[in-house]
Amino acid sequence: MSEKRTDYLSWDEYFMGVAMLSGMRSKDPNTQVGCCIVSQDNKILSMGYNGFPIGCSDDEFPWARDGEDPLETKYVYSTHSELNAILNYSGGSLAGAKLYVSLFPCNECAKAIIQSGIREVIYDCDKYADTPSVKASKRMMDAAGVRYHQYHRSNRKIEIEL
Ligand SMILES: Nc1nc(=O)n([C@H]2C[C@H](O)[C@@H](COP(=O)(O)O)O2)cc1CO
Ligand SMILES: [Zn+2]
Repeated sequence: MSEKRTDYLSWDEYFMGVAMLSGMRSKDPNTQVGCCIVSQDNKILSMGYNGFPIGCSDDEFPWARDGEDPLETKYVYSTHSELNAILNYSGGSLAGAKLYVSLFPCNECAKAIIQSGIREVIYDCDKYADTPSVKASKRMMDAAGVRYHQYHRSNRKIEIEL
């Protein structure tokens, strides 16, 4: 008799995998971030990646990280993956949801996460942990009771032929 597969994706692999796949849509040459918001009963509610707002052309707005003129850097224009995922949701309330993201949320996204009622953040990379932005983010999420923990990598490699 044929048994059920045992090597299927875990929920965490599935949702972080979807977040990372979403990040592959990003045009940012330096950091691509992807996000997947999931209900308490493991249904995907929304996804997002970092990029410029609708109407702000990827070919006309700047992707530079630094420069004399802040208006010629990406930072004043890019919408983070987490905010995009929150704003992309059109189904009503995100109260009680979980958010998977490939990079720890900044302070501005933490505000949106808290205010939208998301209760748990599962992140992969935390490369900006030493910045005021991420420290403020953790302080706010701690105060608001939003739990956060790092994704445990399974190191499984997935190859998809498209
Ligand atoms: N949590 C995050 N989600 C994001 O979508 N981003 C975006 C903003 C920029 O487009 C890019 C960071 O660029 P860089 O400073 O590593 O070259 O990633 C950044 C963070 C970091 O807090
Ligand atoms: Zn952010």
